[in-house]
Amino acid sequence: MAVCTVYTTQTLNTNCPISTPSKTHFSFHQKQLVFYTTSKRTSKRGSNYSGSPCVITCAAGDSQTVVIGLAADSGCGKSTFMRRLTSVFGGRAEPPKGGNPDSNTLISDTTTVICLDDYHSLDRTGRKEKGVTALDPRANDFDLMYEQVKAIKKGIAVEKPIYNHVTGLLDPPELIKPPKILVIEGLHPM
Ligand SMILES: Nc1ncnc2c1ncn2[C@@H]1O[C@H](COP(=O)(O)OP(=O)(O)OP(=O)(O)O)[C@@H](O)[C@H]1O
Ligand SMILES: O=C(CO)[C@H](O)[C@H](O)COP(=O)(O)O
Repeated sequence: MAVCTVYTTQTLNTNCPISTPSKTHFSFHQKQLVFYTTSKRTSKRGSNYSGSPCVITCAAGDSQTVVIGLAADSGCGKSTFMRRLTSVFGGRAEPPKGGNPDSNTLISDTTTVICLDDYHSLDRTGRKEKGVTALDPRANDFDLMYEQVKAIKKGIAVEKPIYNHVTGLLDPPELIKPPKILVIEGLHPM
């Protein structure tokens, strides 16, 4: 799995002063996913800096899907952050058209965001009966999650299960086709 880590510009290049970007861009260049900014920068000494833009790259093989993992506890703002990020990547993120209205998946032009809650192996009642929380490995099918993310990365579509947050039940699966960028967000993406 290729995990795209966002470093500070200082971490990447100590000659590159920290800035508040006026615009953030995103493109595919050769085999890399590239984030870069085009703002004028102000150096620590206050003078304007207009050197090469700071570039953050994430490599993937030919036609492979770049996988970004976003880990955080429930209610931390993962979905909100991902909606913002997918809009930077291009296009509005929406649930799969004509699919389960309670799907947790968001699809935009380049990006598919899947919620790892969909890999709960126990529904709400099952967790209650067993006395485990959604964080517990016994409540999640990590093997299926691993196999499906690996398959998508290889360009193979998968039938991903759906955990329905409205009913607390495990719904029939939905088809996930390999996107350019796959974001896996949830409690245990790493
Ligand atoms: N940066 C923020 N500052 C303040 N509130 C925020 C911020 N980001 C998200 N929220 C609010 O926090 C709540 C939870 O956000 P969100 O649904 O994105 O979290 P989540 O991590 O995806 O949750 P869950 O794990 O339950 O799906 C929402 O009401 C949202 O509006
Ligand atoms: O969002 C969550 C974890 O990321 C939920 O806490 C988890 O999926 C349990 O679901 P529910 O609240 O429907 O019982």
